[in-house]
Amino acid sequence: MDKFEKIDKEIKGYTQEGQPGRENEMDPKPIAEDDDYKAGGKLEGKVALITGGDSGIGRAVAILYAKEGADVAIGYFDEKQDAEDTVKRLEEIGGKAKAYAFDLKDVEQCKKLASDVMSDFGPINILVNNGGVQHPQEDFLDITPEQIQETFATNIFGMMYLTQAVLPHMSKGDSIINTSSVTAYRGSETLIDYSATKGAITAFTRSLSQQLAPKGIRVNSVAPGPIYTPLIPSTFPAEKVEKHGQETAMERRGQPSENAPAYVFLASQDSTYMTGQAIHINGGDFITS
Ligand SMILES: NC(=O)C1=CN([C@@H]2O[C@H](COP(=O)(O)OP(=O)(O)OC[C@H]3O[C@@H](n4cnc5c(N)ncnc54)[C@H](O)[C@@H]3O)[C@@H](O)[C@H]2O)C=CC1
Ligand SMILES: CC(=O)C(C)=O
Repeated sequence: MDKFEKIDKEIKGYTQEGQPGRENEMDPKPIAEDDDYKAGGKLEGKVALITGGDSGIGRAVAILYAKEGADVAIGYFDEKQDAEDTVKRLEEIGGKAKAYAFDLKDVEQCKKLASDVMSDFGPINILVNNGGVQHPQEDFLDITPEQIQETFATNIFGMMYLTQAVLPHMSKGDSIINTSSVTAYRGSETLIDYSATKGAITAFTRSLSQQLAPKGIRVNSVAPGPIYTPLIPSTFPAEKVEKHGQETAMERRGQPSENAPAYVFLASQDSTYMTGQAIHINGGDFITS
């Protein structure tokens, strides 16, 4: 049994109150870092901004970016302990790191995040739009207008606000990476508004990539399947947390560390002929579009 199969069996049903969830309160903790990964200086001299970088997938990406030589700024909502833990780990790895609390729903806060990061770090070379929320509902008719507003404002409006603030300072060779979801491609009967935002992210990625290709700025996405992060116990009931990912071909959930190398690939010189695309990390779901 490998480490990913082992932790999958160890995770029992539990929940956390309130969203965003807290990684420091998860038991067991997700695998944010894979000691078997061999870094190769792929992001030396780059500055990265990662939203939702305090925990889950974003934290794993931040750690791998630091290992590949980047200076890393993380944006987060209000999970101070997770943000501090992540910055501490990034500083141990080396390079510059700082965390910024902000609200993706607020255009002025997105602009301020971009300008604060640029004054602390210089121009941003890699923007990872990863922060997001989900509010499962069994019945579509129970989704309130307030929920629809919140899910869209956080997951896609904020992504567009922040990209508008960062883009004017980006140059040829820079990269934007958006976190989508398998739910954009196969739907989700209990995450209808969320899946719609993820579909919007896919269309946003494709469309912006076309506009920016002549400038040499690439825009791609990663579409994870079921991954063990604070989002899961903070939004799903305990029995769903326990069984998360069992329906995949691999019959297990994924770990954040299994997503992060794709974000390195999309940010680095290894993917110079790729733009407007999605990388699917979902344990074997067959995605056709
Ligand atoms: N965990 C999973 O199974 C999957 C997750 N995803 C996506 O991955 C991305 C990262 O989520 P996870 O790592 O799973 O969970 P997470 O809970 O670790 O990350 C969510 C992040 O979003 C940030 N955030 C939430 N609301 C915000 C707001 N109003 N302003 C600023 N930041 C805000 C939080 O600070 C948090 O760091 C999300 O976009 C999620 O939709 C996609 C597919 C599957
Ligand atoms: C949260 C999410 O996108 C899944 C696949 O669970």
